[in-house]
Amino acid sequence: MLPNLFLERIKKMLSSDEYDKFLASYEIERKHGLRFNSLKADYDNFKDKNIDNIQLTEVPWAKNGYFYENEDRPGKSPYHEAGVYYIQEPSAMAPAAYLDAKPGDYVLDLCSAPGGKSTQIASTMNNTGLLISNEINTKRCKILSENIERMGIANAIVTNESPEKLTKVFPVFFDKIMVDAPCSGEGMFKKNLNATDEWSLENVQICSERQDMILDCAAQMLAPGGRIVFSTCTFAPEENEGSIYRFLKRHNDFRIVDIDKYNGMSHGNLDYYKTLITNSSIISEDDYDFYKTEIQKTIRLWPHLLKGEGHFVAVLEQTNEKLQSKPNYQRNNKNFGNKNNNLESYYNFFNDTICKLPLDGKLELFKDQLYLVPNGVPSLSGIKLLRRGLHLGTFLKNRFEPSHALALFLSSNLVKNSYDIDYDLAKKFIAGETFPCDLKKGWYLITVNGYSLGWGKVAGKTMKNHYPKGLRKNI
Ligand SMILES: C[S@@+](CC[C@H](N)C(=O)[O-])C[C@H]1O[C@@H](n2cnc3c(N)ncnc32)[C@H](O)[C@@H]1O
Repeated sequence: MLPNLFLERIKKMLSSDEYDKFLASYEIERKHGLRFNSLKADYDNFKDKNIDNIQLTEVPWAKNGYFYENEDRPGKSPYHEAGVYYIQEPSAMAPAAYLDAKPGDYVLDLCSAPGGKSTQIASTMNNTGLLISNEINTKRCKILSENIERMGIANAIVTNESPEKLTKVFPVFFDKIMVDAPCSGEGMFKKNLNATDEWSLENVQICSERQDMILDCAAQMLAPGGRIVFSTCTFAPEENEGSIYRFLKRHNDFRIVDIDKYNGMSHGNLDYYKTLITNSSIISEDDYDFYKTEIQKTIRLWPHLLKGEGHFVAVLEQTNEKLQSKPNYQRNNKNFGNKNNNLESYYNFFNDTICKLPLDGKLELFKDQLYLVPNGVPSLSGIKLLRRGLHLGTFLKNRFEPSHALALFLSSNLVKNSYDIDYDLAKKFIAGETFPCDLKKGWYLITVNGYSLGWGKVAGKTMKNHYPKGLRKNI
């Protein structure tokens, strides 16, 4: 049951005809989507390997985004475990598309678990530049880190911090910042009816205040001329047009970018906020006149107007020219972590197994774990880190054990030995099975129809399974 107060508020925002269509959208099955991970695959490359015959149609607003049908189960496929695609609600694909991250950019995803936006951002950076994917909630941060690994992302550092703490480390630093803010989640009601139990007007208010704080932190970390994309999956104007209105009032060195809208998208509306805020004095007539047209540059994705569950997106651009000439503005190239020590067993593994690693970065050892850390990272001492770039592997007693993350980053053209298995054998591999094979001993990159899936090691006449025990499952 949708909360009455929620429905009353929507009624005040929409015409009666639109309100009826909005209500009717709850009677229709929710829309499902997946996004190909362009670090590994795209539709053209996938279509001949579509063993489960998933029905795919393009999502207009997101490159590599596709709708799939309700009866399809792309999450239960070896391709999912190989990071060929990420399952993502279609309207949630819009914000990162508008962030428009480019190779070489420095990007922060401030509220990033479970990783839909981060993995989308990374896919356009081509493993160059730097992506900091941050999540405040430790449990969710672990899921984020696993998704970064699954998608074969090498240029991401995963942090588990509050936005305030990050501002101390990254002042005036990022070209682009994604703020996919914690919100009252009204767009999730269809997916998860329990979310309606947590909904209240007080929570809308709490979320909007938290968004003010998070946006202020983002502003402090943005480099001159940089871009912030703010998004929510709620309809509450206090958390959408309201958050942007209040932000612009506090930061007159920002403007809203007038972005192209796709068919079915509508513009944000300051009237929604003006109508629903309890204290009408919050917006003066002068402010209303000034900001009304500006706020129309934001975007609303309504579930009754397009194939998606609902989102809000605003693209903000920093316009402070004085900041541009700030003399001490720089990105520090200093290393963090311990100095490298004996890497011999890593180099032995590398020479035996890998042809090339087409990545920039520095080898850094943290206890017995070896990472390739992207360049340009300032000192991160005191910051909680779950992933420090590409995890290469672990030093054991007399040998180096390559990581699952390295396997998922690599492809068969980058390694000396790979072993391609079919879809059914891949399911068994993911469940932890070994299989017979008559090959020379050593590490093999296991691929499923060409997509890297994990490590196998030949010993005797068996391909030993090095798929991580914690990820093994029956699919
Ligand atoms: C909408 S979700 C992010 C979804 C994610 N961007 C994606 O695409 O998969 C918002 C996230 O913000 C986190 N969060 C909650 N409170 C926060 C705070 N005070 N500062 C930053 N993030 C917070 C939540 O734990 C949640 O994971």
